[in-house]
Formats: sequence, C-alpha cells, structure tokens
Amino acid sequence: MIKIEGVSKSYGNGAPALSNLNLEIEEGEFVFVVGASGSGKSTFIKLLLKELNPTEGTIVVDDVNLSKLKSRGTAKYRRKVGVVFQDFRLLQDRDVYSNIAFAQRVIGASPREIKKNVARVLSLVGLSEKYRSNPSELSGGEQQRVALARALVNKPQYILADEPTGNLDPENSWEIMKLLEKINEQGTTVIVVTHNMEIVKAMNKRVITMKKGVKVEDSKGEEQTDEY
Ligand SMILES: Nc1ncnc2c1ncn2[C@@H]1O[C@H](COP(=O)(O)OP(=O)(O)OP(=O)(O)O)[C@@H](O)[C@H]1O
Repeated sequence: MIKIEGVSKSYGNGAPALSNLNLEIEEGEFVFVVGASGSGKSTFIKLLLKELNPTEGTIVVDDVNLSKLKSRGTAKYRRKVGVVFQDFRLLQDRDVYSNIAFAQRVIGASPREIKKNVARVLSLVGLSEKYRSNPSELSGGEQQRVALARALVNKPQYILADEPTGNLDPENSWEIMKLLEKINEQGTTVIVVTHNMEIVKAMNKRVITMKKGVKVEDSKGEEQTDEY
C-alpha cells in the first residue's frame, strides 16, 4: 500500500511542483494520474521511484518511509517497482531477449531463472517470436511491449507508467493499456500517468487529476467530471 501524506516538492524556483498531496493507493488498484503539462505528474512518479525526496511530508510504501531509505534499502525498494516511460528506453545495441534478461542479471537471477522468466514475460506481451530482434527492427508499439516485459520480469508489486502511450498511435495505445489492465488483474498495482483522456474515460478506473501541483479530483471512473 502507498500512503502519501502532506507531500510537497519544490525545485527551488517559484511555485512548488507538488503541494500538500494526500492520497492512498491500495494493493491491486489501477490508478490514472492526469493533468495539464507542468501539473506535477512526472514529479509524482519520480518521488515514488525515490529519484527525488519530498521537500515536506512522507511517502510510505508497504510500511517503509522512502525518505528514510539509504542506498541498499533504496535498491531493494526499487525491485518492487517496474517502470515504463514514454520513450521506451531500450538498449539499442542489444536484442529483445538481452534487454529483458539484463534486468534479471542486475538482481542476480540464475541463467535458468532468466531463461524461464524472459520467456514468461515475452509470452505475456505477445512477442515470443521477436526475441532475437533489435529494438530498431520493431514498431513503436512492439518496443513499448518489450519495455513492459522488462518492467515485469522481476515480478514487481507495482508498475509505474509515465505517459506509456505518448509515442503510440491509437491502436497501439489501446494494446498497451489492455496489457496494463491484464497485468493489474493478475495482482500488480498499476499507476499510469497519461494525457490520453479518451482511454482514461473508456477504462473506467480511479482517476487522480492534478492541477498546478494540487490534487483537484480523485474519483472512480464514471463519477469523473472534469476534463482538467
Ligand atoms: N528538475 C526540475 N527543476 C526545476 N523545475 C522543475 C524540474 N522538473 C519539473 N519542474 C517544474 O515542476 C513543475 C511540474 O513538472 P512535472 O514535470 O512534474 O509536470 P508534468 O505534469 O509531468 O508535466 P508534463 O505533462 O509536461 O510531463 C513544472 O512547473 C516544471 O517546470
């Protein structure tokens, strides 16, 4: 469970990027975070990844206060969190298999585990046949599915996706969202930052709306009123 209490983040130049944010995300939830450019969405993701620390307030994940973590604790915490970005961030000089296996090697998985787990996630995202391809040989949608497979290979409890469909056409965007939904149905908590209001409306999930660093709405699917 994620508990965010009184969190503000200032970069030291003008208005805070986040102001007094309070929210809880339960195990197994699917949450969209929406809001105009500059409303604090990426800052929110960076705080959850502990790439940044709050200026004020606390973020507690599964009873651990992120601000208290030192480097070893941070590394352990990050294993619970899979991340997907708008620009895929795949290693261009390695094939699909190696891109995903790399994440397993970092945590010291055995060659047998690596083989089994890479096959599992490639099958989940429907790319078993492409394991020897290089990212440059794949479509944007396929590259994002590889990035998702890489995020999932260490069996994270949480998936954070920052604009995962920002570079994709509508069809591929839907495919990625449906995959995220499937992953969520299998038990992973999923948090998705997006500008794609058409998808947000159609998916009928919890939606947190940010405006100038402030949470202005937190509603479940159909209750949602504003476009932002
Ligand atoms: N490294 C930084 N240094 C200074 N200010 C920053 C930094 N990162 C973000 N900001 C500021 O913090 C505010 C929130 O930015 P943030 O990137 O979190 O918004 P966002 O909602 O993710 O925007 P977008 O949809 O454009 O990605 C903005 O005013 C931005 O200019």
